[in-house]
Amino acid sequence: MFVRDLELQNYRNYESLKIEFSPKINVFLGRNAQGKTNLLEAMYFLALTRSHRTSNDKDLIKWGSDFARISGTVIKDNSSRLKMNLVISKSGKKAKLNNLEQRKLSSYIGNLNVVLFSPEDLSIVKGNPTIRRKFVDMEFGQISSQYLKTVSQFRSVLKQRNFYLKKLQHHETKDLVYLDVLSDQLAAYCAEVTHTRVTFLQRLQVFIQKIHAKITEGQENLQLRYSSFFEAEDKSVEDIYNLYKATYKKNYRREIQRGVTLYGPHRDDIKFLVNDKNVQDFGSQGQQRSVALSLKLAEVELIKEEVGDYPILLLDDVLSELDQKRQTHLLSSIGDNIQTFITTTSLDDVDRTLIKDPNVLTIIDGKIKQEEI
Ligand SMILES: Nc1ncnc2c1ncn2[C@@H]1O[C@H](COP(=O)(O)OP(=O)(O)OP(=O)(O)O)[C@@H](O)[C@H]1O
Repeated sequence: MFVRDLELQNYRNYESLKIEFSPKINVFLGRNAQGKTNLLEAMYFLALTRSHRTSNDKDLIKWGSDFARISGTVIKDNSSRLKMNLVISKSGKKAKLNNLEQRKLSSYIGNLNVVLFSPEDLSIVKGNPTIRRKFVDMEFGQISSQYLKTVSQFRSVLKQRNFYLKKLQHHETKDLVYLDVLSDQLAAYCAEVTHTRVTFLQRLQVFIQKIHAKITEGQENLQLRYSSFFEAEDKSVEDIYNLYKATYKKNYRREIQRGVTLYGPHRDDIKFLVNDKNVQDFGSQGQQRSVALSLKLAEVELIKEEVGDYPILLLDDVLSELDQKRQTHLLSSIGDNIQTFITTTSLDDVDRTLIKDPNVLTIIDGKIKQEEI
């Protein structure tokens, strides 16, 4: 798949923009703070209805404007054409596919698949578990709308249960039967979410192991592990459901005392083991960087396997961050059939032998100039 064109209105520092892209490599070149990342962010947002930089959609609206609009044409299987359109306003966001409004974002997300590489990727490996859970939900969500729906239902029941636990904690109610109802519902969603995460991780594992061995020239064996308060990896949905039901039953007093749900996928984590050691605790910065790179490259392959087409790649300022070996690995992994967008302040950062015939767009203060180079 590739994005043929993009149109922006009042998006960040772009008042009005219409641009066509190459189905291969596109480079956004420009000095700092000109709007290169804003353009990548717009494509990320067009695909996933959220930004990789802010959780506040209103930040994306050009200062002084009431709304922002992003639209783009996505070409799939080299012929079918899909118009994607998003409007962000102070009251929320509206998504359209071929001019048809989508009531649920879960029916919109997944039509354009993206994988973003950015210097912040390291935090997926190094940072706290919330970042890893977010990563997993986002990435698995873009290849399974069912998973996206389940996660959203899970969050809604979790919120209700936490609210009710607080009421019990503050003696505003004594009704434990309703807590049972909520616990049962939550256990069902916990089981679905956990089982899907484990299944996708196992599929990701097949790719990541090979990619990581290649990046590290056979020196490192990388394993992904789903980490929960129980061993989830070989359990069925039903097993997990029963386990959660029993756990909620056993621990309800403690949960009331704390006023919060203490067990569930919202507390789980993913571990990256390099040669059997957790890279978060024992890995060098270089090893952690390689794991982050392997993870992203594995994600590209998982999307290809699941949806039958490569996602588009967004490389935000990463080439200057990667050493020569990792840069070479990344760029040589980009085949001719993967549309790629690269932001950079200088083409000197980029190994030109690995980038064939790039479409270079110079960005100056929210405006674009196409260059012949
Ligand atoms: N809501 C907004 N309205 C108008 N301008 C905005 C808004 N949000 C950000 N900007 C402007 O966008 C510019 C930053 O753009 P961007 O982050 O894309 O820079 P960049 O070209 O990627 O730079 P760098 O190379 O430093 O990463 C800044 O000038 C900032 O003031």
